Amino acid sequence: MPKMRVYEYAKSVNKSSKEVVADLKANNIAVSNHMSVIDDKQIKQLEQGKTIEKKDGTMAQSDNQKQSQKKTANESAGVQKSKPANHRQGKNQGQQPQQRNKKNNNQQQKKQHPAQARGNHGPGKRGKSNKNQKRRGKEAPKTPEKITFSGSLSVAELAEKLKKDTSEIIKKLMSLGVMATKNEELEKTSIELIANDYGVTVEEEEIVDQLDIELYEDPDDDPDKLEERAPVVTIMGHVDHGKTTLLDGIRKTKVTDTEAGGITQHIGAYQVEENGKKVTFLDTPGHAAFTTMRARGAQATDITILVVAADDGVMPQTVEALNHAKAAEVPIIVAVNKMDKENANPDRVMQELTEYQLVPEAWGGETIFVNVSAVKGDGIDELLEMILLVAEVEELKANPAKRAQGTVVEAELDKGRGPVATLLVQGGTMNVGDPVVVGNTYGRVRAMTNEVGRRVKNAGPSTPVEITGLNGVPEAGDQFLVFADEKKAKQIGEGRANRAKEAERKQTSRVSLDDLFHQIQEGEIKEINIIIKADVQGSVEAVRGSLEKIDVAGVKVNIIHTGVGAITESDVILASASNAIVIGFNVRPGANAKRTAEVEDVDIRLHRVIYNAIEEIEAAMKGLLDPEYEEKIVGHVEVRQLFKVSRIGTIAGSYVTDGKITRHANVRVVRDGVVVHDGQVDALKRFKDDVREVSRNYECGITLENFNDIKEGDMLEAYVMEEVPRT
Ligand SMILES: Nc1nc2c(ncn2[C@@H]2O[C@H](COP(=O)(O)OP(=O)(O)OP(=O)(O)O)[C@@H](O)[C@H]2O)c(=O)[nH]1
Repeated sequence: MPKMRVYEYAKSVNKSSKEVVADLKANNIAVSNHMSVIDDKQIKQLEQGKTIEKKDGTMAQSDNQKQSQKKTANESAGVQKSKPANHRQGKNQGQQPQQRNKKNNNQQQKKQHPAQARGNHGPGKRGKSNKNQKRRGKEAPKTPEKITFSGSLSVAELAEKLKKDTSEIIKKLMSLGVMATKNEELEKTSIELIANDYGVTVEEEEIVDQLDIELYEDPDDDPDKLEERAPVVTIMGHVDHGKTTLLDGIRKTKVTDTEAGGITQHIGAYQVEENGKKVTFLDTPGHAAFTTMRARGAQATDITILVVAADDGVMPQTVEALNHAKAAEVPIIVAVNKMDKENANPDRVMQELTEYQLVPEAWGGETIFVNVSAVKGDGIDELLEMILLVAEVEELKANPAKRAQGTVVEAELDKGRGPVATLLVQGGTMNVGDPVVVGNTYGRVRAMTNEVGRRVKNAGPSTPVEITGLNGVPEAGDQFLVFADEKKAKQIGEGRANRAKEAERKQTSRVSLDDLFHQIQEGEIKEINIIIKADVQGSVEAVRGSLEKIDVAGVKVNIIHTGVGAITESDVILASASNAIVIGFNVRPGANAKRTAEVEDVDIRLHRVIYNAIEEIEAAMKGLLDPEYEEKIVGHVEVRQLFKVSRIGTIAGSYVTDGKITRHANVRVVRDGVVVHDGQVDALKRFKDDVREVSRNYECGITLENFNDIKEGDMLEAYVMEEVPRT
């Protein structure tokens, strides 16, 4: 038998690559991942080993043993899992496999939806609630000590919370002069009256946080309920390298539902089928769109296809795109496009990408490269196969048997249909009629259609659907969650909308050099993400080299992207998503970048001297950045009469001509247009009383600190120093 790769062997024996890698390891055969090459001797060894294992072990195993074996297999498979995460090159380069594995496992957890990640701890929690249920079953309902509610409660809901009959509550309400049916909504005061009557305290929950809490506290993501789901893929690359053509090519050849009547319409995502397995494509070409979604908290993409034209090679936006994918810790598959062109040079593409740690398998690396021609359709099958291969190793799973949750891909206001949103279901199953909160909007799913405009009744994990029925237009990257009842969805949707308005008024806090020290001290950050743009590559390298050496209080500088040229909007969006600071060296931000930086509150620092750039970051990390102050004149005072008091000194009997003077103001003494003293107020009095301030057209007595030589006719200019945001 010739040599073959692990995944090829896995295919031939109808097993997953993961299982085979685990088996190989169990038989002491050194492999690192599904791409490793094994020879016939090793295969024989594996097959013999397995036979022995089957004979000796499996039949006699107890459930517990099986469980623990399964766990070990999973653990060792985890090592493999991190490998196509060789796609998570960048930071992990140069680490030992074990370290990398640990890191990737962490990343894996980070990547998961919080609810999914928590699924691992599920059994513990479930055990507890089962116990509670049993206990409840045995004992008579006991009046609780405390109940919580948000907004309002119906009479029946209140009765249930208090563990009383609804009729009892209705009677109680009647005795209080309130005539109510069981569905009547009760306001806070009535709820409190009734509850307090039973000695129960009432707490009103913050509605606004509930969506996030619900997402996080979802108890349904039991590992046993998780099922394989389709990978979600985003295509990125340089302008004109063929992203749109490739997406269209895949759509044309692979969209399954092409029956007559289904007009292929442009929705933001679609699904295709390859060898009976589905792949979901997000049609948001451009890394800015991808990162905008990520900036809004959405991690919708599982795999990135980096399109590079074989006749053009790696271009600036190719590098930007791969840095965006790396920052999001998403595996990358390189599609070398335009292979039909005469001057296509795939080797050059491979060579150039090696500089960015994307080393092709053919050269001993771990990045999958596929040659394609988007116009001819060549290589599309292989590309899809590779996507499925990476997906298999990533073990993408979700629980379809729960209320749906996911991300908005795009949304708009349609003249006829009202708000229309393309949603990517990431967990659970969405049904027509479901009450849903989408970002800051809510509603009931009125109609649901797939990528060819066909009506569907439900949509499971990784399925994109277009829905109508919302009360407003959400934004791409918004999260959505289905609720059990419409009332709750409405409450939460409204709460979120209010909170969003409130947040708009307040500024979001991002990393800025001004509060960096504070954030470091609070332990809020351990790494400072920085983007460097400079006029020439040499400066980029110089700034990068010096910054990477800074280590203050164990906080490291992490350069996430560099480039030559002006600071672009895409740089700012990446900074916003990664909470990074942008350093511009001899370059300025363009108008769009400037505007976006203001909206997104991204700190851009411009320098002309490398040393200053380094010093500023270092100073900020050490908390040595001097605050900037601006003088603000608050008023003018005329000295009209002097009173000499031996114990105190000279008191200036004065008159406030404009503005005001305050006890803590600084004062400039101006005599005949010349400043003769600049100092502080010592005491400020109205008659005998000390006062904090005196306004225009009032008289007052003033003494100055360390200055006695005051004269009648002097003009006092009162001013304060106000700290201003650094620019
Ligand atoms: N010969 C050849 N031309 C291609 C191929 N793929 C795309 N093109 C052409 O390259 C040009 C750009 O393709 P697009 O798909 O628009 O590229 P894009 O990356 O989506 O471009 P932007 O949306 O502007 O970023 C078009 O004229 C395509 O017809 C290919 O495989 N072979």
